[in-house]
Amino acid sequence: MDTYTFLGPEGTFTEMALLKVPGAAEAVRVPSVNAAAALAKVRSGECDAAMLPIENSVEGGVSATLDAIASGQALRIIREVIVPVSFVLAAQPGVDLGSVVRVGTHPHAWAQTRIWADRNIPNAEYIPVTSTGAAAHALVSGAPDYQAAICARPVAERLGLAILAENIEDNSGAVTRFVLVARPGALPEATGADKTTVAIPLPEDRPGALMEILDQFATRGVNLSRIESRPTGQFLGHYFFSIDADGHIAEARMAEALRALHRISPQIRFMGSYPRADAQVPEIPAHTTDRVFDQAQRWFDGLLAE
Ligand SMILES: O=C(O)C(=O)Cc1ccccc1
Repeated sequence: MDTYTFLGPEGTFTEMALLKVPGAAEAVRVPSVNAAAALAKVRSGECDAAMLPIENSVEGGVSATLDAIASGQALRIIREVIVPVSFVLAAQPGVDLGSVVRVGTHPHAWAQTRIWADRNIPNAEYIPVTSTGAAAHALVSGAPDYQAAICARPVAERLGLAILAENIEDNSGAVTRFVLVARPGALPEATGADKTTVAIPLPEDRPGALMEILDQFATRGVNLSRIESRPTGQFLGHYFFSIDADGHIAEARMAEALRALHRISPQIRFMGSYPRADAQVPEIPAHTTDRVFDQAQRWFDGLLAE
C-alpha cells in the first residue's frame, strides 16, 4: 500500500484533497510542515507520493510548491485534485470578534479573505502560519501569538473551537488545485483529457525567447491552461516558466512541442502528464490530431524511400 505525505497537520485543505485519492483514506498519511519537507520524504523513498497545493482560482500559482518541484531531483505529477475552499474564523470558546487583534493562517488563506478582514477586523494583524490546519491546532495545543485562526470548518469543529464567522472568502466558488507528486515511474495513461506540466528556463539574452517558447505550443494546437514566471534564484532577471498544457506526452502534438522546446531550452523539465480533474476533453485543431501527424510522417518517410 502507498504511503502519502501532505501539507499538514490533519485538517488542512491539502489533506481534504488527498482524501479524494482512491485508497488514500485507508493508507498511511504522514503530515509535512511545508512543500520542501513533503518532497524530501518522496525523494528519500520514505513516502510514495506527496499532495501539495499548486494553484488557486484567486491568487494563482503557489510559489512554494512550484519552486520545490521545479528544482532538485526529478519528480512527476501523477494526478490533480480540485477542492472548493471556504474559510471560517475560529477561536477558543469565549473569545469574541472584538478581542481578535492578531489572526493566524496560511498566506493563501489570508489573501483570499482580505475583503472580509478589512471590513470586520480592519486592525487585526496577520500572523503567517505554515497551514490553516496548523493555525487552528495551535489555538488548542500551543501558545500562539494570535487569538483566532482562518481555517476550514471541519478542523475547527473537530478541535472544539468556536466559529466567529463563516464563509469569509472573498470569492464564493473559489477552488484550489492540488497535485500528487511521485518519483519518476510509469506515466499515467493518456485518457484524452489530460494535462502536461513543464518547467522551462528562459534562454538568456535572446530576443523573443518567450514568444519562441509559446509558439511551439501554438503552432501545434496545444492550449495552455496556466503559465507562471518564477525566478530561478540564480541571479536577478533569470526566470523559468512553469506551464500547464492541455494534452498528454503520448499525443503527437505534445511530443513534437516538447522536442522543439528542448532545442530552444535544453534544461526543460518534464513534470508529468496526468488526467484532468474535470475530465474535460480539449478541442484539438484538425491539423494537429495524432492521425494527421502520422499521415505527415508516412508521407515524409515515403519521400526518403523514393
Ligand atoms: O493551509 C492549508 O490548509 C492548505 O492546505 C493550503 C491552502 C491554503 C489556502 C487555500 C488552499 C490551500
